Amino acid sequence: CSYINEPRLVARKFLARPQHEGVGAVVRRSIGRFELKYFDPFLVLDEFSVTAPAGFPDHPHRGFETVTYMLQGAVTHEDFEGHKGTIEAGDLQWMTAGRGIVHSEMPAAQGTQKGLQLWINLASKNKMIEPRYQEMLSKDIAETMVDGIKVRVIAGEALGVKSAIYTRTPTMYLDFSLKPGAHLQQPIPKSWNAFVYILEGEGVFGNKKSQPVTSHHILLLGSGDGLEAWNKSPKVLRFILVGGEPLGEPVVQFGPFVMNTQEEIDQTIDDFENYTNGFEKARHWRSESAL
Ligand SMILES: Nc1ccc(F)c(C(=O)c2c[nH]c3ncc(Cl)cc23)c1F
Ligand SMILES: [Fe+3]
Repeated sequence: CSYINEPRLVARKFLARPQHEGVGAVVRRSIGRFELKYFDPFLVLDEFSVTAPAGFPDHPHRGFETVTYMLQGAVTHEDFEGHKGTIEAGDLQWMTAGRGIVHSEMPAAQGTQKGLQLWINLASKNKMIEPRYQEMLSKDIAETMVDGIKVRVIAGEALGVKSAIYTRTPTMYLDFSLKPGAHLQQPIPKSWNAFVYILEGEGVFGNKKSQPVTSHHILLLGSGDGLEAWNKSPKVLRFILVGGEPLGEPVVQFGPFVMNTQEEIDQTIDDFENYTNGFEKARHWRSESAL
């Protein structure tokens, strides 16, 4: 008997199409596009593809978190505090920008670097906290295999395995690979918003009679206490299941600044231009990658 009492059905489906971002980089933006500006608490989901010398040179963030999960190649990030690191395929960087970060994110290998970047909003009480990083190497990410289902637990818990990542905005972020014929039942807290983003292959989600969905599609899930998914194809199905507790607060966004009121955005722009309230070190810092 299934322990999902009220399976979530697919409420909306979008194909994420390539668009330009950064300097010469390409992203397939699903959350954050015109038709899906905000899916509380998520602001952006980018499936990025970048080949040197293109990249994401020096830019700021305030008021939210960025979660970068590498799928292929490597990206070096360096920030105005002197933090520098490289994440390779399978590695994760969970960056809490809080009151302010200025950093660059550039290709660190030959060829095309691919990955996902998710932007998670912070509650107003957390928007001005000190920045912090949680970085995990691929080998340290909790992973297990059950009945033809492999899961890498980026955040939250699945198939009896828990992530070590602390999620200030309560979030689950699960990377599933289903072998042909596998059937997944994954609980999701009823009050959370949740979506699926397909990376490889094709899968059936929600209603087992519905049409298979292919890569680069995002599926917004309706209400319920969990997700059911089936791989009825002869190839591996890989997708991420992401869920988060809605914040229910106003969102005022100006590019990489996300606050709750226009006044706070005006103040943020002033802070960034005058190097105050957390942007002090932006005055003299330039990344090594700055051309
Ligand atoms: N112009 C602009 C403005 C603000 C940004 F945050 C960015 C930016 O850095 C990214 C936006 N999508 C991303 N996907 C992956 C990676 Cl590694 C970086 C980004 C950017 F490019
Ligand atoms: Fe960034």
